[in-house]
Amino acid sequence: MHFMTALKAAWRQRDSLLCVGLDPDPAKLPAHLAGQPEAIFEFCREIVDATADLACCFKPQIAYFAAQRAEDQLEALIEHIHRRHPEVPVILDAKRGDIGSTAEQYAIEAFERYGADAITVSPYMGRDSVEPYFAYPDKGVILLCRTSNAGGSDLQFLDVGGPAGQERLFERVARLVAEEWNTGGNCGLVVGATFPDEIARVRQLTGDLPLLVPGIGAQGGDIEATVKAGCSADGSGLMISSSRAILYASRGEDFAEAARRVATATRDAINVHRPT
Ligand SMILES: O=C(O)c1cc(=O)[nH]c(=O)n1[C@@H]1O[C@H](COP(=O)(O)O)[C@@H](O)[C@H]1O
Repeated sequence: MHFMTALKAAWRQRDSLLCVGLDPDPAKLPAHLAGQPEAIFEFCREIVDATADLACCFKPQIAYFAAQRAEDQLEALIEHIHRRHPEVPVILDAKRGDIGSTAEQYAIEAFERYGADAITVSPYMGRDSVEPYFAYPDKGVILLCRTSNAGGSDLQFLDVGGPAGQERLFERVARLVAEEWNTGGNCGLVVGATFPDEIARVRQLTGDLPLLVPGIGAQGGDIEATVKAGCSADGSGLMISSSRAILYASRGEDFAEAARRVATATRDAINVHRPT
């Protein structure tokens, strides 16, 4: 199934714009799991099973697995999500960006090795660096636009000129992706919840393009401002991502129930502000 079809179905069926981020930090795992051979998989599996009915997508961050030589556990986790929760698409957060021949290998890694439904990609090496991902017509390609970190402004706020004589780099990215790169209808953009004004600007520039919005929870982004700035006309259009606030709600044996409580509260706090 096309990533966008699956995402739209998940938005609707689950009545949720919440993306559950899977960033398993070994220093923060519950004590009873620490040191076990498959601890990363077991931790993430319990989180996934406890939150799947609340989430429009899952977003595992590849560095947390690769740093621990746990790529096999990432493969098993994505396989588990597809088997047990086939209606919830998986975005592999890898933020890749390289010349076309290397990007081909990254695309094979994301879509064939891991079986992800979508990947996060940096747009800054240009169209030919993104094309290998577009060769997979059913897969989503989510491009960095206005990231959640303060240093994102160093480059993303630079004035690059443009049709009106003034345009910031993230605006150019938004326009380029919406108007030129999204011919297959499989693009999305990353815009941080920490910058609601820019979410509104990106929404204005891109119609109903799906936006992946990290930065609520641990990074302090405002849910109400995010939803009001970013929802598309039909009240969806957002994958509002939270990782640490959900994953580490409890470090005890009740971590999955605690994660479910926070995920439920977050989904509900988002829904309160969606246009009806
Ligand atoms: O692409 C992302 O998901 C992402 C983009 C961005 O601008 N900022 C950002 O924090 N992220 C990711 O979101 C996750 C952090 O989420 P929290 O733990 O909820 O703050 C990490 O996996 C980051 O890599």
